[in-house]
Formats: sequence, C-alpha cells, structure tokens
Amino acid sequence: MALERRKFVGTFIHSKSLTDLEICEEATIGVDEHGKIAYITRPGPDKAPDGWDSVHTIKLEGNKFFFPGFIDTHIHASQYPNAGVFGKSTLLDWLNTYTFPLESSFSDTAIASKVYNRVVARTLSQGTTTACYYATTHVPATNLLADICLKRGQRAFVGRVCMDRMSPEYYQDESTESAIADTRSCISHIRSIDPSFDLISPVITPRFAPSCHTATLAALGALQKETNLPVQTHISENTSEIALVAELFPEADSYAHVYDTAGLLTPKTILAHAVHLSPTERQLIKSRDAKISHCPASNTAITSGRAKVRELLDEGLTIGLGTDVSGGHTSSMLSEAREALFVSRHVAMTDGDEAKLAVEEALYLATRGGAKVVGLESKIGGFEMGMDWDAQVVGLGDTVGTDEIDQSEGLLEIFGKETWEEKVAKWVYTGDDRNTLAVWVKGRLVHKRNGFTI
Ligand SMILES: O=c1[nH]c(=O)c2nc[nH]c2[nH]1
Repeated sequence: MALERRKFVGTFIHSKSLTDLEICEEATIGVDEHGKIAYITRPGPDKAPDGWDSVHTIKLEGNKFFFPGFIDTHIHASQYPNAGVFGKSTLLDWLNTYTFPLESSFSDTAIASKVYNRVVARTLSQGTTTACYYATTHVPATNLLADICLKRGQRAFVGRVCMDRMSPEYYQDESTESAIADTRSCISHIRSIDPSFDLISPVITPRFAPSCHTATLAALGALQKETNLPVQTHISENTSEIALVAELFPEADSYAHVYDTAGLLTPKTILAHAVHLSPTERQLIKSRDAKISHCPASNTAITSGRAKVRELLDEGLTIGLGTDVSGGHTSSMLSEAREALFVSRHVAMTDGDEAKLAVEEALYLATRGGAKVVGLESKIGGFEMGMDWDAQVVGLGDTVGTDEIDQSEGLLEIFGKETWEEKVAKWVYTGDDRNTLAVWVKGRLVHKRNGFTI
C-alpha cells in the first residue's frame, strides 16, 4: 500500500544494546513511502535531504516519546478469552481443564473471527507491532488469523498447531500425514495473501514434544529443512512435563535432545519458557543458535518456575519476551517487561543481586531481543537507517499540577524533576496501554488512541 513520506520529531528512546537505552531529544526521523527510516537527524535542527521540506510532520512535546514497537515472541491467540482464568492449575491440568476445550471451539470460524479480531486489535493498542502467534489445529481458523493480522496491519508469525497424541480425542491431529498436510495448507494460504512473507509469515508449530509422535516431530523437522521457515514450540516449562518427556522419549538424553534429533533445533527455532534447562541443554541450544522466549507472567501464573534469565544471558543465549497468553494473564508487553523485572528480583532473593534485571534490560528484551528471536533484527526493534518504522508514541501525561487527583486517563505521577531515565522507569512500573497513543507498523498507522491528534 502506497504511503506518504512523514517526519517524526521529538524525543526518541530505544535500546542500543542490552544495557544501553539511548535517549535522543530534539531528533527527527524521516519515514519514506515504503515505511522505512530514510534519514535520522539527532539531535538538533532537521537536516532533511532534498525533497523532504514540505512533508507532513508529527511533532511530540512534553512527556511524550517515540519508542520501538514491542515484539511478543510467544502468544496463543486462540487462548485470549481465557486470559486471567487459570485458578490454581499447573501446566498439564491447565491444558486439559482450560485450554483444550477453548481451542477446540475454533472449529467454528465465527468464534475464531471474534477472538482473533479482538486479540490483534488489543495487542496493537498495547504497542505490540510483531506477534508470534499460536493458532489452533484448525486450518480455516488459522488462515483467518493470518488474514486478520494482514488486514489490521500487525506483523505476525502464524502457526497452525500440530498435536497428534496425549491430547483429547476431540482435539488432535489424525496422523502425521494429516498434521503435515494441514500445515502445508496454511503455508500455502499465507503465501497466497503475502507472497514474500513480508508482513505475515507461517511458523512450523509442534505444540510441544509430549503432544507429537516421534514421526510427526521428524516430519516437521523435514518440513523446516525444505522450507527454511521458522519453528516455534515449548521447552522445559514444568517439572511434570519434563518427566513426561523422559517417559515418552526414553531414548533421548534430554528434552532439548528430542527436538534436536527431529531437526527442530535450528537458528530459526523459538523455544518458549526454558525454565528448567540443564547446562548441557543450554549448550546444545546455543550451539544450534536456537532462540528463547522468556514468559515470566505465565511461569508465575501456572507456577512453572523461575527462569534464570541472567544466567541465560551470560551464557550468550538469544532471548526475547513472550506474554504466553493465556498461561500468562496479560497480553501487554509492557506488563510482561514488568513481570520480567519482578521475577528476576525473586530469583535474586535466592541467587543474589546479580540476577536482577534493570529497566533498560527488560525493554531490550521486549524490542531488540525479540527482533533477534524472530530473525528480524535488521528490520525492527530499534530506530536505525533502513529499518522499518514499527513504532509507538508513549505519552505519560502532563506534570502534576495541584494536589487534586487529575481524572484524565493514563496520567502517570510525573512531578517535573525526573530525568528521562526515571520517566521511562515510571512508564514500565506504573504505566499501561492508556499511555500508548499511536502505533505504526512498516509506516502504516495501525492504532491511535482517542483524543490524540497526529
Ligand atoms: O504455556 C503453555 N501453553 C500452552 O498452550 C502449551 N501447550 C503445551 N505447553 C504449553 N505451555
């Protein structure tokens, strides 16, 4: 879709590295007709190239700033109606009690349409510009999710879930052959709506090792080799699940080894959770350059465990954040970043202060880290020349005036003496989607909060 050139002026904040959050005041970014960053002037008067003088300008003032869009590296779109509904369950009983009954209802595309439209609109409004979605086993509903992401403009990886054992009879693939045929059918559909997978990409999705026969895992590994598509699955989330994997795959040395044997541990593989990995598994994952989606809200909610993110980072693993709705209760990546901060503090209570993540580290994981996890680090996750304009405007509200409580929505308690670093910390710890005023994906405006003018 042809776009107009635009200029964005004001304060830009993004991660340069895990520990370096760059704050650029009085800067200008020019975005071209293709939604790409064509030039950056930082800081100081705009040094626009020829032809950019009369371009529409979006200028931020006060406690507002541009921030890269969030990248959710693991979210079950179909489970969105269950967000917050998990009782006291843990993974295996949670799947049977809450998850499989809901997912199976997506044989009805009217249900799928309602849920998928809602989750895509909601996550866009929360600043998620890229999402790695699990759908369900149903081909029509999975294709519909891809259509909805394309129509609403969210960058997405859409996975048709493969599961042919250890699942209820009413909700599982008939055979290895049918799982592969249905997966191919979704790949073809996505190719028909987005031929170069520019915005929407298929992702090969074995649910997790226990729900796939060895032959199915191997066939999905072969499909990955044939197509070079990304893979997403779960690993080492919960101790009962790990025991089940050992029972079902007695020949395997470890959970990670099961995926490796099937050819599913690749540089394009996203492994969600990774809470209880052994040192040997970590080494194997690193040697295959597979990626990890850390899901702290879910790991807490369904009591899976506390992933030791500092250790994983120190070992050089590539990590992003995933909301894991509805194991996780929130679809907001801002909340997920906060959960990552708090879980790291719980780890610190036993392992020492070194385990604590800093705000800038959590934001890195939610943006640049996520971009690496989904293999798009040259395109998204930061503000660099040639990158796509996947961005959000964050507004914290005006500095507080009187001791009356201001009832306008989304105002944070900014007293006026805060540095930008402190304002960002207030956003991460006390903000929500009311602070997300506008969102763009590849230069296209995909969400604007009522009352915000651009
Ligand atoms: O958090 C999770 N959510 C799921 O849907 C799932 N399936 C297998 N393992 C899982 N873990």
